[in-house]
Amino acid sequence: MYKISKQFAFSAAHSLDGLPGDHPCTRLHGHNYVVTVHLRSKELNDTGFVKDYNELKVVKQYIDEHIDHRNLNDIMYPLNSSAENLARLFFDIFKPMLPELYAVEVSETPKTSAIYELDN
Ligand SMILES: Nc1nc2c(c(=O)[nH]1)N=C([C@H](O)[C@H](O)COP(=O)(O)OP(=O)(O)OP(=O)(O)O)CN2
Ligand SMILES: [Zn+2]
Repeated sequence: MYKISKQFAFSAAHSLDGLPGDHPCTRLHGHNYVVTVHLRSKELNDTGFVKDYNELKVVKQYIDEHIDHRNLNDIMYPLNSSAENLARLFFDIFKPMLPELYAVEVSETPKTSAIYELDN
């Protein structure tokens, strides 16, 4: 199996529901998010690629148009704007455009990340 990945960055605001009232993440705050899309294929194309990184610009276009510099709570309601839910949301959005997609990772900070990936 061959695997590739590419990272995309955006900035957004959010607050989290369902946490204790004194939890800092209940307050509106922002992150410089990094999204990593992971693709795989058993075979390479004639160029020796799983997929041309350039073709992943659909991810950048979507993020720039719909996600960057927005409040994620507005976009994700009624889901909580956790990194886990965001990774699943991105997976469901990008999978039809990128059939080789098998995982999406979302980092809110350099120290944290959440991954949604296929079972197999
Ligand atoms: N499993 C999850 N836990 C948390 C999420 C999440 O999406 N999934 N999100 C948050 C907050 O949005 C935010 O990311 C705060 O994270 P945390 O690492 O606790 O914040 P700090 O950078 O302030 O932590 P340091 O310990 O100072 O590094 C919370 N949890
Ligand atoms: Zn946060």
